[in-house]
Amino acid sequence: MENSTQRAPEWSRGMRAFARWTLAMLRPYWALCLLLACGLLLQALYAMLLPIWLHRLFDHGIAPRSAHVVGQTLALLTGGFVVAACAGMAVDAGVSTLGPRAMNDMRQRAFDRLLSLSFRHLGRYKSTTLVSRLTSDMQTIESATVNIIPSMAMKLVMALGALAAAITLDWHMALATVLLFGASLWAPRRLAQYAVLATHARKSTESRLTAFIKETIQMLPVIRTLGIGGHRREQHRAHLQALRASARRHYLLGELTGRITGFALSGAQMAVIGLGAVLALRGTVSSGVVVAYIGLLLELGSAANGIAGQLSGLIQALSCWQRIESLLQGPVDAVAPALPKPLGESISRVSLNDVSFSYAGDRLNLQGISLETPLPRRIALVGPSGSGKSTVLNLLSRIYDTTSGSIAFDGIDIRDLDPDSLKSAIAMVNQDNTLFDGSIRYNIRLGRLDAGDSEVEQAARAAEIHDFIQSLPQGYDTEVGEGGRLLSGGQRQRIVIARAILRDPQILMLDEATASLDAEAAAAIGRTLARIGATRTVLSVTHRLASCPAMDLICVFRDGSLAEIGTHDELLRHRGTYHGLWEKQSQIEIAESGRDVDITLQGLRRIPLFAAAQAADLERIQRRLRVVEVQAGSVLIEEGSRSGNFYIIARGEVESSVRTAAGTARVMEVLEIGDFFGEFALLDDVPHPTTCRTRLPCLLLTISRADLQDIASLQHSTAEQTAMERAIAATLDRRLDAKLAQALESRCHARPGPGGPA
Ligand SMILES: Nc1ncnc2c1ncn2[C@@H]1O[C@H](COP(=O)(O)OP(=O)(O)OP(=O)(O)O)[C@@H](O)[C@H]1O
Repeated sequence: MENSTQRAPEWSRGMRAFARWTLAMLRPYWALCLLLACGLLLQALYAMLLPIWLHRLFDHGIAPRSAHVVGQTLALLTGGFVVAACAGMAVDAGVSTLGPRAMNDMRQRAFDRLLSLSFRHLGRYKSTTLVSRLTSDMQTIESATVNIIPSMAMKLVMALGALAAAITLDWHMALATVLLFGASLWAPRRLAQYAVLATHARKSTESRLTAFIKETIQMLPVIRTLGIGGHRREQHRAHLQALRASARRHYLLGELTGRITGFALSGAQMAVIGLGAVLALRGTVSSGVVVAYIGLLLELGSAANGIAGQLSGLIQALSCWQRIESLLQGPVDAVAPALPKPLGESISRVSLNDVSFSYAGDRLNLQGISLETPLPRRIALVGPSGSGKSTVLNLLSRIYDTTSGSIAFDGIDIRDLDPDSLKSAIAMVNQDNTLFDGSIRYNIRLGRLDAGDSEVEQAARAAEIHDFIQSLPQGYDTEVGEGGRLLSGGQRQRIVIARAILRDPQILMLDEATASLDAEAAAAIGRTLARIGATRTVLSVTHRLASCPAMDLICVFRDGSLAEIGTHDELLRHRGTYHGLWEKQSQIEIAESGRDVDITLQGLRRIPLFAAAQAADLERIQRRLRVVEVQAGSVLIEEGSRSGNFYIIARGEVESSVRTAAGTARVMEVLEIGDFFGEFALLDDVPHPTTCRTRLPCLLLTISRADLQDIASLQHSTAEQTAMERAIAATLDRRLDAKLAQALESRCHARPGPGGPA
């Protein structure tokens, strides 16, 4: 209740703003609006004259039996009806021309704005919400502009006309009409407010259901792989229940409001007719006046009912408009400067001066990054997941602006640069190789819209995809399907690379460009990218350090800061984060084919579990390790399971998560190249504490529990098992929260080995 009363003034303020917006939207079409207003006025005039003519027909024509007056009045009635009908049709034609035109202006403005809105602002909305703002919300406003507003305006003018006629017929009855009709419309106003709130609630429930269905369609392969169809079905049922409840309330309150208003208006009509009858009996008014009044009351009743009935539609349009406005009024990132400076033909220097950045404004995702380097150079950005590498690329390409500090190319702040010249100097290839719906040619040409067909083909040749395209029956005109689903991941990525090559960028940004591909495609595309990058500045975000020794500069990020910077040799000498990562990864070698993987004995010894193993046993482990390739999203170990393999990551990422009390998964750690998991395979009767799921396509070295337990120095005598549990606990201590590791520690203490508990 409080809610609805608080909202009332908001509505009236909003309604005034909506009216101002509607007028502004109609301004370019003022001539058409003028014609519409004339049409409406003619209809209102007819509504006003009708009862007066009826009164004349009865009192001055039929009663005194004057054929002349009857004939004249009937002619007036017919003529008036024809004029009003023609005006009505003209209004309909005008509105159906004006509404869609004005709405298309609004749609275009909204779309233009969407293209430049800040990602930070857009990130607050779900994609389904954004789509519904620009489609179904627009549709609601269009239907209000085409149907509701003109019809309400007409009803209002006709009601005012009828009221004016009422006053000229008899002021007593006119006063009674105003009071009673006013009261009838005022009485159910609270109910109407609830009805409107129920409409809002229903819309929200509907948009949640739409988002859920869209997510289900997108995630269908994952849902089937995980076998969680039943779970999703239950969630869908819950959404439907919520929808049923909100729809019931919406219909009930809407119908009730209409019905109560209808009853009240009918009562008011009866009361005024009753008053007219009494006045006629007393001789105060003629029977002609009463007859005229009956027509007039029917007119007024239908107008008032119509206005009341359409009010909820208008308020719904208002709420849609407010939602669209709050989306479009958001900030714009990378605003073009007033006097943009062009970027030189060859950029010779880039500098980041104490750059900090926050996506959401609550915490800094990058802080105090300072760096200056001549170009062209090949620069690697490395560091753990979430350390800020991609964010640096986002800032350099001005997808976002820095929160503080500045970035400059050749000493010019990128905020002062011409955004177009900056964009054309940069091309980005990242993991996402989703294509636009259209032909292969169209997708490549998006790199430079004025490129000719031969340039498109040249770029495809450089991206090593030309032969494949030529082998297709439709060649470059082959449609790629929604998102490019008719092509493989590797083919899509090569098209994205061809698009980047077509730009001939001074700076090529590679953000884990091959991470989402299978091992073989990744290796082949990696070679193509190395060739393309050899002649220009390359900024490459990578988790695999194998390419780093060939780089001119390596920037190591940690927790949003630039932790180390230097060449491969310098960083190894420094023995810091990079050295640690290199130590972890350099023991694992992926063959050029991308499929075969080797790990050195030293690499195995690095794993705490095997630290104490004898050399011969390490060799046996090495021999028994198998290479497996796993797609993104595969569950390798389920929380609570008591079996499973031991894995070492050669490529890709694996997340380790635990189920929370609420049933959701909490990610404990992201495991990267050189990391390992599945240690619990070695322990008896200990359920695995986490679920391990691949985040990216992975290449893994794996050994089974049976194979591991078969190996002499890992065989579990009580003492050895205890030692192993300690080693595992030490690893877990690093990975999981203290609680879990403590539980394991207490197991070790409870089982005394020969040396007693440590
Ligand atoms: N669009 C976004 N909105 C909010 N936070 C974000 C967004 N993108 C990244 N972040 C956060 O910013 C931080 C840095 O992310 P960034 O993607 O730059 O890391 P990264 O080092 O490239 O990681 P990865 O190697 O996993 O790609 C992370 O904490 C991440 O959660």
